[in-house]
Amino acid sequence: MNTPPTPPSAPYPLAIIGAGALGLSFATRLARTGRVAVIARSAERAQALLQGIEVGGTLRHFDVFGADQAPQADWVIVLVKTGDTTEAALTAAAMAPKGVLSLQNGLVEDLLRAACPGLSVGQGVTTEGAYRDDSDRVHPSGAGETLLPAGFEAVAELLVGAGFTARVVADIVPVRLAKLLVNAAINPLAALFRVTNGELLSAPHRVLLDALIAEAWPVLHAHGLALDEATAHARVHAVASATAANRASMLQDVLAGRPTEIDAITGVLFSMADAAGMEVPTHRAVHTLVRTVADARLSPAHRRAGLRP
Ligand SMILES: NC(=O)C1=CN([C@@H]2O[C@H](COP(=O)(O)OP(=O)(O)OC[C@H]3O[C@@H](n4cnc5c(N)ncnc54)[C@H](OP(=O)(O)O)[C@@H]3O)[C@@H](O)[C@H]2O)C=CC1
Ligand SMILES: CC(C)(CO)C(=O)C(=O)O
Repeated sequence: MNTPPTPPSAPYPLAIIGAGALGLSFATRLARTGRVAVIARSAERAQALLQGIEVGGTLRHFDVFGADQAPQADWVIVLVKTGDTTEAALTAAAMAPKGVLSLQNGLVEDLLRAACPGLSVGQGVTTEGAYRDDSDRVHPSGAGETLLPAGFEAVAELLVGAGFTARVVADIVPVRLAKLLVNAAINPLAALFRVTNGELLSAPHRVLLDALIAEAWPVLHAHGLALDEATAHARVHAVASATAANRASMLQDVLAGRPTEIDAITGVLFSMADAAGMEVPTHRAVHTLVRTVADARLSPAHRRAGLRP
């Protein structure tokens, strides 16, 4: 049995909270150029990961810790599913970092801020991809681009040093809203119809895809989305086309009986619509449907944990 790493006296330059698909893909690449701590949900999970886990077809070993034993780190990247954000952010705050960066989907910055008072927090966007299979193997599924908010230049430097395409953008808000639009349009429909992203571009799904984009656009535009309506449609179609063979993450979550990220995506859109005095009835219907479908498939473990889909 491998023994847990002894927390070093000097903080780790970087830690990743979330030993899942994206967290371990990032950690694998980052570990080639520097020390990275990986924080798993529990000591038991950390112990299991110390035996090694296959990432991209190769058995990898990480400096992995349970959340209760998390070491100090200069910078922390949060890569848990959105329903676990607050717990992960509390762990991050205890690591005494210079800053906490989320690269999750949905909008979670308010949750991070609430859990990390006085710390520099921010949410960026990544189009890196990865998935976990039924045997707990991680498959990186395509390199993308990672955009970070101002204040996280040091993290961008570490990412670039490890071979990522990454940069800080002056205004991250429109970038996050464009990603939210994509996820609010594609993910719930893929989960409901159980189709690949590409299939959403054809009948009978296309009409609903376009209805979700048309409803979300004025809300997101009122909050700072920089795309005009035609470009917003084109953006979502382009992502569906570029990821045509993919099963969207919400579909994967439903099929695996895991909680979905519907509240951090469509649920956040509701708050934004309310604030702007706008209606999003199709999104409300889709939200109810995803909740119902996901609830019915929730695994016993997640049901016991009291997590909501
Ligand atoms: N995968 C992808 O291609 C992309 C994912 N994203 C976003 O990145 C985020 C992570 O996604 P992904 O990696 O796919 O998700 P996964 O479900 O594969 O991984 C999340 C990991 O976080 C762990 N976790 C949960 N709570 C905690 C906690 N409190 N402390 C430490 N670890 C915890 C989970 O543990 P356990 O297994 O025990 O639940 C799991 O291993 C999501 O918001 C997703 O939308 C964004 C772009 C692309
Ligand atoms: C871009 C897209 C839709 C790719 O599948 C995604 O972000 C997801 O599945 O969560």
